[in-house]
Amino acid sequence: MLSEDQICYQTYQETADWLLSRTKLRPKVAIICGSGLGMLAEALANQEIFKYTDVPNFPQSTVQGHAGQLVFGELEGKACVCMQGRFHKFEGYPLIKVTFPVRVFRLLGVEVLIVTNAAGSVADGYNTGDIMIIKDHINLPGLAGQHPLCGPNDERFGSRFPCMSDAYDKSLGKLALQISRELDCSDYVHEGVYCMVGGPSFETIAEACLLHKLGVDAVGKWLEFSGLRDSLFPLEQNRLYSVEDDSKPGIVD
Ligand SMILES: O=P(O)(O)O[C@@H]1C[C@H](O)[C@@H](CO)O1
Ligand SMILES: Nc1nc2[nH]cnc2c(=O)[nH]1
Repeated sequence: MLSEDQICYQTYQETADWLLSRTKLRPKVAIICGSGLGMLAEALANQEIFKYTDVPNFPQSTVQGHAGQLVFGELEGKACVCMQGRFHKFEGYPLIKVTFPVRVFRLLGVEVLIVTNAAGSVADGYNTGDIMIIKDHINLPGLAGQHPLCGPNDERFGSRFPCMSDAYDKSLGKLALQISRELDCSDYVHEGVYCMVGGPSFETIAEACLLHKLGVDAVGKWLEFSGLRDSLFPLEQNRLYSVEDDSKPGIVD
């Protein structure tokens, strides 16, 4: 297994080339399936499955219930790739390995990344089993320097200082809400702010109260793409938003 400082552009490329040489599918959409959501991949037609143990340089799933495989296939005729099982810092992986698949997806040609995971709610009015569409996040370890982009920056994956003020695609969020209404399940679907933590312990009551006061709606483990926004969607310009009124962000730079 490669050590953290051996991972470079060629490592991601080697993994992407290995996959591209074994499937004719060229997915534009990737879905990362979190705990309890591995069955999302079962919706894919014409499946081609690659176990993480066979994919060069890929980390291995150690968490119960995470199958540990990449499932390529078609959803409504569109090529798609699903990760059945994601990686967590609490498993002992450095963040560069937790986020490894996102850069491989980029080199496969993926343009849309959907990340799903299990989380706990600290918001009023949420119930067990509800779905929250993330509109923004607080990367608590990231604010303290636990960040996958620490270290030398490779501009081929994005800028040194990526803008995160529009990290989540608003049109996809709207579409998901609209579909939940059409399916008559909008009572169980919310839009909110996610806070990522390292784990593995869940938060104390005091920590949950703190997160609630900070405007957090749900809390869970690290999301792979956080900070790697540019890796998937290179930005043409850097924008910074005023955070005084989050409903109407104003460009300040
Ligand atoms: O959905 P994810 O992968 O974040 O699930 C994590 C790992 C554990 O199965 C569960 C409890 O923390 O959440
Ligand atoms: N409360 C809570 N529930 C979770 N489910 C998955 N991760 C978490 C977490 O960090 N906190």
